[in-house]
Amino acid sequence: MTIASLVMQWALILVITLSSWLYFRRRLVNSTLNNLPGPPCQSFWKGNLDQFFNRHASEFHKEVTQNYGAIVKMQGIFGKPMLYVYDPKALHTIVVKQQDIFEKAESTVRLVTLLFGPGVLATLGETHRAQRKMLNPAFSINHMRDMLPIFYNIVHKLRDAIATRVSDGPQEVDMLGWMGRTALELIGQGGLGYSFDPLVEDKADAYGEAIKAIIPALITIHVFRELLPYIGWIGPAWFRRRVVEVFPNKQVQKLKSIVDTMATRSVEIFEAKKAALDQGDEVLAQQVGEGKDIMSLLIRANRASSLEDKLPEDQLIAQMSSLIFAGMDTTSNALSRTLHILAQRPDVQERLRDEIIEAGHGDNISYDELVSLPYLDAVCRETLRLDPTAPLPTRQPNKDVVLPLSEPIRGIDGKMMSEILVPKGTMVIPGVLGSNINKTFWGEDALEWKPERWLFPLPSAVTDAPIPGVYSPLMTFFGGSRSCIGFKFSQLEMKVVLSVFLSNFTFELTEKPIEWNVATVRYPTVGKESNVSQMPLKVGLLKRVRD
Ligand code: HEM
Repeated sequence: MTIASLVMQWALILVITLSSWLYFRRRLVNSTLNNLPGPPCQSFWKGNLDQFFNRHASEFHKEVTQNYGAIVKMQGIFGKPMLYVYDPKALHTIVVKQQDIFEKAESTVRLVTLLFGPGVLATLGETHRAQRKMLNPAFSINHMRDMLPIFYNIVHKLRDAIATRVSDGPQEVDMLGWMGRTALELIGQGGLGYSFDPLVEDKADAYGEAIKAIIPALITIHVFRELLPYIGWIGPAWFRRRVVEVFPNKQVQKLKSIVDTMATRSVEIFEAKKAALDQGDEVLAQQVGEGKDIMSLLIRANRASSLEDKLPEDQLIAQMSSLIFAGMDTTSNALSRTLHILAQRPDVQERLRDEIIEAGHGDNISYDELVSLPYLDAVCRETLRLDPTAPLPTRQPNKDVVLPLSEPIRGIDGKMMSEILVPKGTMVIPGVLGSNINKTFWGEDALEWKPERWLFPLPSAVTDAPIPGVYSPLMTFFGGSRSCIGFKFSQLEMKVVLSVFLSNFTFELTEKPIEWNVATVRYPTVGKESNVSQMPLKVGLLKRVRD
């Protein structure tokens, strides 16, 4: 036996002994959590992690949300307890009341800071509050109204691009690809006052491509990714940079180049924007976004604010990549899911088309009318209820904390519990899907896609429950001070795209099976095994408009 294999054997024995000790210690110390019901785990090492954070986990998520009550215990690495919570009072505590305790995990914050800088996705506490205060007015209804013409302009280009491709008869079109390009252009023009993609020819923009490449790049460096957040602890910035520069791994170098591109391009766009603002309204009106984009508003608001409210420039610049990253895949996948359902349900597609055409052929329907079309709103809400696009937010209490429950629950030992002590560092998953499909509130048909439910008053059990979602009563856009800042922006995008599309095109399924995968942002593939995110639909020109 060589020395190397001897060392390996001893290392293995050490790891097994240590992990067994950790496992049994956790089982004894966290007795309250261990008394909670939950699914059995598949692996001694990884607990339920692979079952839950797996792209094919849809069925497991249903099991977790339906079979164990509103607070479910699962296990993470080496038996570390992990909670899935959709009891409304407990959710309210996590998301609103004690949100300073239930923060994002430190490792997540470090990783997001490395990628985008100190923007709204990465900061905590007072810095985060100050950024939200400055950003909120740019996402107000009044500002959404101003942005509507920009949205129509982009979506009409999209309509023309697709119309050219299907002019000779219905064709298979990858609608996810087009929704991705459109969402990037909408957040580009509406958010940054910058055009990534004129939607005319297939021309890639380096900044847009860099942001699209982040998730695939992070997946390929799975192991190093765990180390990335800790790079921040090693020595001064120049040293850390040098370590990354000489790191002998192609994928790490790719991520470095992505981060560099985002950093360089966001600074260039920011400087150009400041220069245009300095030259006054006339110059600004000639720019993409006409000076009405979110970044122009933010720079103006920052200049006008008092010294103590002013944000440093690096924080303003960091908002740019943060907003594009947060706003692009989410809306494009939500729109794709809606189109997929409409292709499965021609009856709903027809009824929705009638409502839209009656309101004005999807060509520049006014803001007030568009946002209040009842069936369009019902279709969007029902899709986002049953298929929340970002179903996996996680939190980690930064100290031991008591989680009160709306209803007492029975522990495994038969005793009733009306609150749970959650130890510092426990991974807590606020149950976005669990809350949206809770049969106690929504009724026995909670798992069915029924847009009609939104055309009547919702059950009082739903409206009376303290569900803390900003898109009430749904948790899809989260809640509290870390709720999705872009939810009105995203709703407007969805409604503009759907109104223009349904008054111009028909959508049908193809022979290819579409599978929806679980991820930070859910995405479709053709079949279960494919790694390529796409969603082919058969798209045709709508005859009754064209004839
Ligand atoms: C269907 C579309 C969308 C869905 C389902 C969605 C969902 C969410 C969720 C669940 C969170 C909370 C995540 C967490 O804290 O762990 C969030 C945060 C956020 N979203 Fe969205 N989002 C969507 C579209 C957008 C758009 C279009 C934008 C930008 C224009 C945007 C910007 C943000 C930002 C900046 C945050 C971080 C807020 C903070 O931490 O203060 N989102 N979103």
